Amino acid sequence: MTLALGCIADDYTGASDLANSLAKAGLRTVQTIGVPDAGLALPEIDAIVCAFKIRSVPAADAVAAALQAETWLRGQGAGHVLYKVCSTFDSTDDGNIGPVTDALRARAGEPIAIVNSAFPEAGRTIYQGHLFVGALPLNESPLKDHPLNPMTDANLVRVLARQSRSGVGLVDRKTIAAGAAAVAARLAALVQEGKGAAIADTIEDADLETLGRVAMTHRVSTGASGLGLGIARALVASGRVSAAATGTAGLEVVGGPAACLAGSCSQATLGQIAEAERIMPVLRLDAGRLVTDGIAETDRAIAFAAERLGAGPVLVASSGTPAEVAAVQAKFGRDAAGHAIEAGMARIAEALVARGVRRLVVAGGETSGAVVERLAIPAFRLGPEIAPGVPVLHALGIAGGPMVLALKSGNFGAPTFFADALKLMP
Ligand SMILES: Nc1ncnc2c1ncn2[C@@H]1O[C@H](COP(=O)(O)OP(=O)(O)O)[C@@H](O)[C@H]1O
Ligand SMILES: O=C(O)[C@@H](O)C(=O)COP(=O)(O)O
Repeated sequence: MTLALGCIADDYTGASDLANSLAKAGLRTVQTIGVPDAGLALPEIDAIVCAFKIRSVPAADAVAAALQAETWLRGQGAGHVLYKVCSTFDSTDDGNIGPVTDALRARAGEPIAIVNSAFPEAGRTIYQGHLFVGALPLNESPLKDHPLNPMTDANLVRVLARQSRSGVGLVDRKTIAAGAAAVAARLAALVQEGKGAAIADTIEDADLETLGRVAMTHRVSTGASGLGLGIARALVASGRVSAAATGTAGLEVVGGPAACLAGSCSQATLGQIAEAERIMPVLRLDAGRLVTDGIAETDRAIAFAAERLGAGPVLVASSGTPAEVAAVQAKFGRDAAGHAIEAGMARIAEALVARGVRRLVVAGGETSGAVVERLAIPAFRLGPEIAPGVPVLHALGIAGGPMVLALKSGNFGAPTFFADALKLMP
């Protein structure tokens, strides 16, 4: 196997979002959980996305995981390594986008890395270095209330500089509109100024195609699935990947009981849970009790689901409004609350799978990470797209017959997301 592109994703929903964009662009893509065991049989592919749960861990741990993956990906032939971060740049001033980008760039011996989290299809654009979520600057968007990484500054040059050892510059829209040569010249000028990272503006996919062409002349870059799309299109245009390839599988029937779990507290997910209440039984967990008495609260959820699974899908949600999240965090601490709730959701998932669930929808990046780790699924191949950034995933390398999952980024999907997903997971 010789890879055209190796990717390291900082969370699991982000990984499936990127894998979806690469597959749609024609790259035969597999998503693995971490670096796969040597024994895992992989089909002939153009791109691998190694998924990690390193968005909100200490920076040194994120760097170590990313460097281990980089070594493995280069060993598989990857000439370019993309570090996949969130399109809303979820991170804190302690990391991890800056430290990991610095480390990958140093390892690759590159003077500068493009950093671009735009994803126009999902409403994430960047202008003069400022990230917009739809019509709102990042700091006015619902991301200001994220439970783990509240984003309070829309200026990505500033945000990245606070968490990097490298100086950070800007490649503005005018330069990008002037084409790949102009971008390359701007990067060279930034290197002369002592910068090691460049936030790149992006308004539309054409900007990403230009950035993708330039990124391919470097060994490393950092971005969301929009930059992945730009790189994938550049690979196809250059003939390094056959455009005839089809990246995704069609609809496959798995059958059996289906369940949904939501740990995301994003505005989008809260709306999707409310909508799901119209079509399936929904249990709202007591988040505080998940922290203080996790076994009892998760047993309650397991019993609730077990009684109803025979009649149709069910949804179990820990999700709360910003005020509810703030109350739980004030009582137990942000990280302790997050970890305990994630562990509870993972325990519920494990119990439901033991009761025959082979179709599972999970909302929330950290939540999905906890669930997939507990289920010990080593890899996924891509199925149809449910919503921009959210594909159906077919588990690879597990016992017990076929299983499909959807791992939804908190912010993605229409209000009818849970029904939309289950329709494509028959
Ligand atoms: N009611 C709640 N109160 C506090 N934290 C919560 C609650 N429900 C879930 N969480 C935590 O909030 C975090 C949500 O993150 P994540 O799953 O990545 O969602 P998103 O995709 O929206 O970022 C997780 O750590 C989760 O355990
Ligand atoms: O790039 C994105 O927005 C997503 O792929 C992503 O990373 C989402 O993260 P969560 O919202 O934490 O699921």
